[in-house]
Amino acid sequence: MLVETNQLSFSYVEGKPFQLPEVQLREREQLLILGQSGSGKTTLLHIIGGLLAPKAGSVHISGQSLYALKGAALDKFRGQHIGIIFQKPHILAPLTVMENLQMANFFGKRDGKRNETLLKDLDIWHKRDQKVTTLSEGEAQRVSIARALANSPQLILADEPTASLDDANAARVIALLQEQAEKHHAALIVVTHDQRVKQHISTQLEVGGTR
Ligand SMILES: Nc1ncnc2c1ncn2[C@@H]1O[C@H](COP(=O)(O)OP(=O)(O)OP(=O)(O)O)[C@@H](O)[C@H]1O
Repeated sequence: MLVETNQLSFSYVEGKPFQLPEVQLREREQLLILGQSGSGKTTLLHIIGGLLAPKAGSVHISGQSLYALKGAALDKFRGQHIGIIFQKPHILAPLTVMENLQMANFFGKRDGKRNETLLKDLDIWHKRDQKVTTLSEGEAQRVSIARALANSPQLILADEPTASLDDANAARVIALLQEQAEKHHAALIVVTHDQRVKQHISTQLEVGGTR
């Protein structure tokens, strides 16, 4: 099993604790996590991604208990095994497109030999020396995807990747994520409230049980 969670719960300091559903994912599988706004989708994705320690429960990635790792060891594990596409792009504005990928390579201690192919596949190779502030929203999002894939992760996590896109671009971005995951033998988890994504990823999990 690539991802295995067990009895996860979380509480923000001010809020009530909430339980999160079990996630089990094999190598190369794709999973869609659905749920209304505020149901805990981003929280669950951040816990699986090693960014937010749960209050109780565990996450195993390829048999490694994620939160048994601390500090630099957790950062390195995350950098090497997990690629995250955030809801709000976290690309670094003062850097160029290529430098954003090299930064990911640096933190994951990887050589970046895939960077050129990735930028070509995502049709932003010609923008590699431009600062990300000069890019369109769609281009910046493709940089986020390229950066998430730059260290050949086994697991790709995408948070609301289609939220601000029209139908044609939403379909394109989902297809791109699926293609890249398949090409690089990675598993993919997409979190969304966007019903349009349902038709593309057949294995689905509901957070919050409100629907
Ligand atoms: N930093 C925080 N401090 C306090 N409460 C928070 C914080 N972040 C999220 N919450 C609360 O925790 C709950 C789950 O939030 P989360 O962001 O995981 O939901 P979501 O399903 O991803 O929502 P959306 O689709 O709107 O992004 C919500 O009730 C939210 O208000």
